Amino acid sequence: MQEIKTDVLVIGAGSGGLSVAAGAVQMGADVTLLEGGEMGGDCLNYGCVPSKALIAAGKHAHAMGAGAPFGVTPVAAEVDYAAAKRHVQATIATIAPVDSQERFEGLGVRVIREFGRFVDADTVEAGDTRIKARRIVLATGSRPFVPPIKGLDGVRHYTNEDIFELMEKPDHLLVIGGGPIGMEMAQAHVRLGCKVTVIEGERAFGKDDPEMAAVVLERLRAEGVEIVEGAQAERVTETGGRITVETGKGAFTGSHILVAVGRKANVEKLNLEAAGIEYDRAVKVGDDLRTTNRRVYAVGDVAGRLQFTHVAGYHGATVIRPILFGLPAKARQDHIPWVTYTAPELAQVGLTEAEARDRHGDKLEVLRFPYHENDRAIAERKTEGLIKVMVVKGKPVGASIAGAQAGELIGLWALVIANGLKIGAVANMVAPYPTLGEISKRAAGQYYVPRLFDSPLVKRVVGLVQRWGP
Ligand SMILES: Cc1cc2nc3c(=O)[nH]c(=O)nc-3n(C[C@H](O)[C@H](O)[C@H](O)COP(=O)(O)OP(=O)(O)OC[C@H]3O[C@@H](n4cnc5c(N)ncnc54)[C@H](O)[C@@H]3O)c2cc1C
Ligand SMILES: NC(=O)c1ccc[n+]([C@@H]2O[C@H](COP(=O)([O-])OP(=O)(O)OC[C@H]3O[C@@H](n4cnc5c(N)ncnc54)[C@H](O)[C@@H]3O)[C@@H](O)[C@H]2O)c1
Repeated sequence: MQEIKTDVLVIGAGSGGLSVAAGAVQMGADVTLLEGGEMGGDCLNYGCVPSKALIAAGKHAHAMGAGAPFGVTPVAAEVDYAAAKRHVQATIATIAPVDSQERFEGLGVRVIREFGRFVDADTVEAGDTRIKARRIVLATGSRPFVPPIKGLDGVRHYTNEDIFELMEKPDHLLVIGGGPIGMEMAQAHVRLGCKVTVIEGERAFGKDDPEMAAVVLERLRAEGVEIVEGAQAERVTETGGRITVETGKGAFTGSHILVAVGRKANVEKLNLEAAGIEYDRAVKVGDDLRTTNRRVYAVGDVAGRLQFTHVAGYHGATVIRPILFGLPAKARQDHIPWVTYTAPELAQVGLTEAEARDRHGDKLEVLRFPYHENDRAIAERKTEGLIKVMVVKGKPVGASIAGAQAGELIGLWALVIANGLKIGAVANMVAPYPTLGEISKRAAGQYYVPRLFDSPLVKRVVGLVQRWGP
């Protein structure tokens, strides 16, 4: 067994681990990185990147049939599903060098392609190497949770780990779970010419504001996605190549099944007990992302907070401070945006309206502006949707957007909330015309409508100035 000592040992080369490794090595630490699977982790190989690439293929197919209002004769797209999947693989291959072993070795990181396992509080074994580290970062991510639904084990089912490798076009895709994975995949597949049924046990887009979710659900249904809510999948059977999912709301039959009902943290291989690291459904951490072993931090999906690539990256940047400089650092949650990349998109940062109402009661003001009053949206016929901004004492505490480019538009509100800016900062901004971005300024402007246009005091002052002013 080879023995090495290192300053920082990072376990897992996904979005979180790579951020820590790249930052730490470039600031002078000796860094060792373990990866038992693919460099780049979930996001690159089985998550964000392939899903967005497949969504892009679906968008092209959809556009071919949607030109009539613009005077462009619609045509039924002929979809080569396998070619769409080759586009997915090509996208991964194009981005992969950024996350590759070669790039990280080039930066000076020692990369070991093995799974890591604790032997004591500061020692980890990976293959035939034993690594003693001053600080350790767990960045082992998560994998699909496959629930114990009766019969599911015996039926070929897909998850995000293998759906992107499926080359034969599903005739009828049954999706269990109406969260972001299920809904993004549902729309991509219906646009690529598959029948799609989403079976959701509670409410689709359950983590988002229901009013905003309704905008997207209406469009998905209009495009042909069958969405059954309040239908917990209870039993799965297969006869003659047809798969049936039984629920309290009836049985649904299709050709393929995708399970997208949430995630399970990757902790099993780590032997966390040997290092005194407590976990339940994820590794237990405080806001400083430290585990119950003070030498060890956890970042990204395995830390059990919001599970997004940008969160894993933010966690990575957060732990660099204490690890390299001994400075305190805390990870916030209140300024983290998230986006579901359906069409239209669904985006959120900070509190939803219901959360803000719970927390701030009557102090809450909700500013709204609809897409159908935005000139660019009208020109592009993308008028469905709205923005809502939750404001308390002049400060935005949350923003929700359902509509075209919501994911791009939410960035402004992420900046505002992260920096505690007032609503006036957005109202004072001059937005270029005609852009969808004007909806943010118009929503901010709503804050001043009652204060300026409905105020007897303002009217009186204006009257006096007009009468007596020079
Ligand atoms: C279908 C899908 C679409 C998504 N789309 C988006 C999106 O659009 N935007 C977004 O922000 N997020 C998206 N996500 C979420 C995003 O992929 C994750 O939040 C992100 O990948 C988490 O990064 P991570 O570094 O925590 O873990 P991961 O990326 O999962 O990386 C963990 C790595 O650790 C390795 N590992 C595990 N155990 C060990 C061990 N013991 N030793 C060594 N290595 C180990 C694994 O092999 C893996 O490579 C999506 C997820 C899915 C499934
Ligand atoms: N665009 C993005 O940023 C993006 C995209 C995909 C995934 N992700 C990340 O991955 C995470 C996991 O996504 P997800 O969609 O798998 O999980 P999720 O937890 O968000 O949604 C799963 C859904 O499945 C339902 N469900 C659970 N058991 C069921 C059953 N037996 N029958 C029917 N429905 C059932 C739940 O009610 C829930 O609505 C997300 O929370 C997010 O953090 C992000």
